[in-house]
Amino acid sequence: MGLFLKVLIPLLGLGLAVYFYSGPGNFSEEMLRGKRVIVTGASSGIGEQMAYHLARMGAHVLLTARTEAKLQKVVEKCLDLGAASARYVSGSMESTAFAEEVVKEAENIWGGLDMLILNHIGRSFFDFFNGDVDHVRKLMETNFLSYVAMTTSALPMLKESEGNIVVVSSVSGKVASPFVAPYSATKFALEGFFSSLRHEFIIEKVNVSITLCILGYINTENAVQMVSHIIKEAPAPKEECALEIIRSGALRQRELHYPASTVTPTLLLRDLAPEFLDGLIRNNMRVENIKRPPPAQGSGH
Ligand SMILES: NC(=O)C1=CN([C@@H]2O[C@H](COP(=O)(O)OP(=O)(O)OC[C@H]3O[C@@H](n4cnc5c(N)ncnc54)[C@H](OP(=O)(O)O)[C@@H]3O)[C@@H](O)[C@H]2O)C=CC1
Ligand SMILES: CC(C)CCC[C@@H](C)[C@H]1CC[C@H]2[C@@H]3C(=O)C=C4C[C@@H](O)CC[C@]4(C)[C@H]3CC[C@]12C
Repeated sequence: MGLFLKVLIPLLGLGLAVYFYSGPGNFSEEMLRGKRVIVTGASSGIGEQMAYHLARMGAHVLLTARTEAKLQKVVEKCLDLGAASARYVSGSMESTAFAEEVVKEAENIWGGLDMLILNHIGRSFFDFFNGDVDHVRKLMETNFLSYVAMTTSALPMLKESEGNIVVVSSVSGKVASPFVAPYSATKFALEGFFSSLRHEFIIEKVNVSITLCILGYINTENAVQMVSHIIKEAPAPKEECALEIIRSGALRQRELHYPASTVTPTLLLRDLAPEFLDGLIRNNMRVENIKRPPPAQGSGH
């Protein structure tokens, strides 16, 4: 098992990485100059890093998240880095009305849109599922429905510009792991919806690309804080991850696997040897570090 993880998986990954990275045409940062881009979940983590890359490339950025103070700082830094323009709208993606409002704002300020980067996620937990159905519904609204709502509102503008939709998903949207049941469900939903939409775009000759980004463990503050005591694997860097997402969107790739060396082999094993993969996933975790609630006292049963 150890040898498999350390040698075979990276080797297989390397070969497949070459295949997946050689998308149509070459990427140049010039491709983003003057482009009008919405980035959701841009106040921290990967979204914040994407905003900085886009700014450096000379794009117009419209950033969104809930925390206004953080967005203000990110916008300031984007202007320093050379963004063609940088603004924010703050609010919660729990409501599809807010999701639509963000797209309206892009229409008002730019009169069009080139790239829609859907990246935000609502707060969840890394633990046994506790039966909280309302949490699952809320997370579905934040992580999935708002993506659908923004795509729907932005589609007329994206058709006009022959632009890009970039959906940030996860290995957890392709393969299940323990302790992320609600989160995983929202990410699986994204794949179903956006892959169906991609077919329809082809049938109707709509020239808008859809890129699904399948990310492994990334070193954002929130992720590291939540899982570093449980996941044995080292996280990949958020800066490089953010650049790869922008690149894959601009190149109109169908999927991004990042880091490819672990994500691509994981996805291959999913269909070839699912039980073996499940074992590897559980082996990659220090399950004993999940805090179980103490058994209920004096309930009388
Ligand atoms: N980090 C990782 O290991 C992995 C991450 N991913 C994916 O990458 C993407 C980014 O993750 P990461 O950078 O780690 O996440 P972060 O937790 O760092 O950032 C999440 C962003 O979403 C915003 N947000 C949170 N709740 C809401 C809400 N209700 N409405 C609107 N915005 C909200 C946050 O800002 P605010 O709180 O101000 O609203 C923040 O800007 C996600 O789609 C995630 O699923 C995939 C695989 C692994
Ligand atoms: C065999 C391995 C290569 C594959 C297993 C990879 C697993 C363990 C990786 C793949 C995707 C990862 C999660 C993710 O997508 C996003 C988040 C949100 C963040 O706020 C908290 C951390 C969390 C739950 C990550 C936890 C670790 C996950 C499950």
